[in-house]
Amino acid sequence: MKKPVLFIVTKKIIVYYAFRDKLRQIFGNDIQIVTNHFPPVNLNEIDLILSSGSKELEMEYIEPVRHFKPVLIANRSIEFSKLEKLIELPEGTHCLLVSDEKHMAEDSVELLKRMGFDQHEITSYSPDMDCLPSLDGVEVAITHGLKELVPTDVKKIIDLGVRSLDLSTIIEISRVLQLPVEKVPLLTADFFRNFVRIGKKLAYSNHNESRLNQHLETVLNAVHEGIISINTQGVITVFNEQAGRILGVMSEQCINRHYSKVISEFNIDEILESRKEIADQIIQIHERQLLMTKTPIMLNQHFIGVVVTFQDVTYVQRLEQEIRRKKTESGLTTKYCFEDIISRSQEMDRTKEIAKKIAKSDYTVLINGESGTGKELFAQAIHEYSSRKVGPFLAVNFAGLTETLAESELFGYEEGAFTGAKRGGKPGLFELAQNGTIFLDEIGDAPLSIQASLLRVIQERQVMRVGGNKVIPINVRIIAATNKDLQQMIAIGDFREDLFYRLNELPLSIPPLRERKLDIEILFNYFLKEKNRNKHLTTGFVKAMTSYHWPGNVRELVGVINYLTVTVDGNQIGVEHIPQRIMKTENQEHDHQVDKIIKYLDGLGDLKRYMEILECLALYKNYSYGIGRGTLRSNLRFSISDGQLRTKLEALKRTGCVISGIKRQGTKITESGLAVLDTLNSHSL
Ligand SMILES: Nc1ncnc2c1ncn2[C@@H]1O[C@H](COP(=O)(O)OP(=O)(O)OP(=O)(O)O)[C@@H](O)[C@H]1O
Repeated sequence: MKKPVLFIVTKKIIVYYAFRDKLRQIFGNDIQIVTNHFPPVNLNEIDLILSSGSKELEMEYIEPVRHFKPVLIANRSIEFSKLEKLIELPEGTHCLLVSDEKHMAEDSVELLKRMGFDQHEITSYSPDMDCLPSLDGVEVAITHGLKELVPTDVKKIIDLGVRSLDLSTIIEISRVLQLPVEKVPLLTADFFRNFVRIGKKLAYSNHNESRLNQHLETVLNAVHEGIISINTQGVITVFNEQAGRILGVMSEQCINRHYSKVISEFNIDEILESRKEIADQIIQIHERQLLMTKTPIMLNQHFIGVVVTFQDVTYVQRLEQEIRRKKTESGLTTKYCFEDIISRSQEMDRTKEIAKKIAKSDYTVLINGESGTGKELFAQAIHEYSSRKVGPFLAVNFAGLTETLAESELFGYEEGAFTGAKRGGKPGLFELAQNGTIFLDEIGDAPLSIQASLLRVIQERQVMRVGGNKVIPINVRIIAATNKDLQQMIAIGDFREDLFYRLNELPLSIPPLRERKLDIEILFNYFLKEKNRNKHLTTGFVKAMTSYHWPGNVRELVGVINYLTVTVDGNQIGVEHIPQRIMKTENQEHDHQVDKIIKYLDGLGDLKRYMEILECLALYKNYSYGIGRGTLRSNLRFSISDGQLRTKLEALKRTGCVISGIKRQGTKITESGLAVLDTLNSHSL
């Protein structure tokens, strides 16, 4: 069987080695690893790209394949065992954090500050900075394996070692490449052991004890594992926030209490007696599975207590089942595929053909079409036809979604992010759609602030939960849909232009039912059959329904069928059965619509020119792919530049008088366009 191929892109080869070693430790030889450091790399063969996040390499390696191959930006962990060197520095030491890229240096400064090293003055430094910081007063350089970049003036260097991959990235790799995750806990165990080692050193060092404890507390609370320390009397001395979260208790209520009152299930007696480490035990507490390591603490050969580190691995263990369950139970699977899109018209055949091509790429799609034309149906069919079909499909509708609701729905939230936030937080739709597709329906209704967040997610391919500080890499295909004219919304400042271009990488336009009249009869027959009604449609009925303008498109048609199945007794459906509402509005509305278009075109000036363009297009109305602008220009009786013609065609497209395909297909007049032309002719301009 072919092994999945991972392409690791890093700027420095030592970072590649650090990533590779960690991955070998977890996945052994189940995975083939290639890198930019050892060319050639066959880009067609790779299954996933793992990037260290270097902006410099992005253009060269990531951009060309971004839309065809999934990309993960590595989240990097920090080596706890190396941190003690930092703690030993006197307060207020001026440090320089040296990295090979500006944003990486800034990231590392930020991380160290978050971990509580904020009593030092830490300045970021990288050779690619436009303006290098002054080295006055700098005493120490801190680096992650890049000593050679430290300016020679700085004599003392603390090398924290190359930052390797963190757990979330490793889990993500196993998900995308469908590798077994059972070895992941080993990594966690390693991490715990290092943590315990540094914890011990910090807690019992002879240095300024209160400062160290303060540090320890910050570090303890910054990790995602539960950590509990118990002294020889069985009294809990350390109980970090995460331990409280996992066990559902308040940390403050546990400290200074005997462990048997709080964590009797942990079986601490055993280790208090044996004084031997018990590593990687899986224990079940309530509904959760915990992976636990209990380590005796020895100081100068004296036994002084036990440190228990644990993590909720229910998530890791049930990952696969969980996704499958979610997919089937909460409607994350798609109901429709291309075969379910009923049509007979050339317009729809063309649209389906384009959509199938779209499905085979990974670009973002923007579906445009009137309400009820089947935009969601197409989105589902594209997902089903794509390589992501095994992944989830999630839909979110922005109509009527408030700003706060939209934010927490899309990005999720952490526990305590706001009043009423669910215990344990909640993953957002982007997280749940991992490796699948997210459908952003009625995107034109998204509030501007959400548009900004969406743009960020699309560009950075990562999300952060509301109230959280962890960046979650995402691999999700985005399909957006709208029935609004987004370009007009951009003009009045209601829609972000940059977001529009990001979404509109592959535009797909679904023609309204009135422009594919051939589909009307077949849709009637299809839905009647689906409802087990074997009824015959008279020619008169079909004719009337074909000339109706269907403002609500297929959804409206389904409504008419529901009405007919209830009201018609016999086997035949005729004109007399057509709902009054439709009979009455048909002619009036149609005229009204045509008048509206004419008024609009008149408002733009040059109505005569528009009429001539329509006349010319009408000559080619039977050409299935329409005609190109060049042909059109040479057939017009007035001279017009290509740019001006394009603007005029855009306006005609907005009114529904013409349609044009993507790529090289030309422009074609629609039924509405012909009706407008008819009316204009009868007004004999
Ligand atoms: N070609 C088709 N064949 C079969 N069913 C269709 C077709 N087009 C639309 N439908 C049905 O019509 C209804 C409306 O479709 P859908 O929800 O996909 O439209 P939409 O364009 O997303 O609407 P809105 O803009 O209001 O969200 C659904 O019940 C869908 O199954």
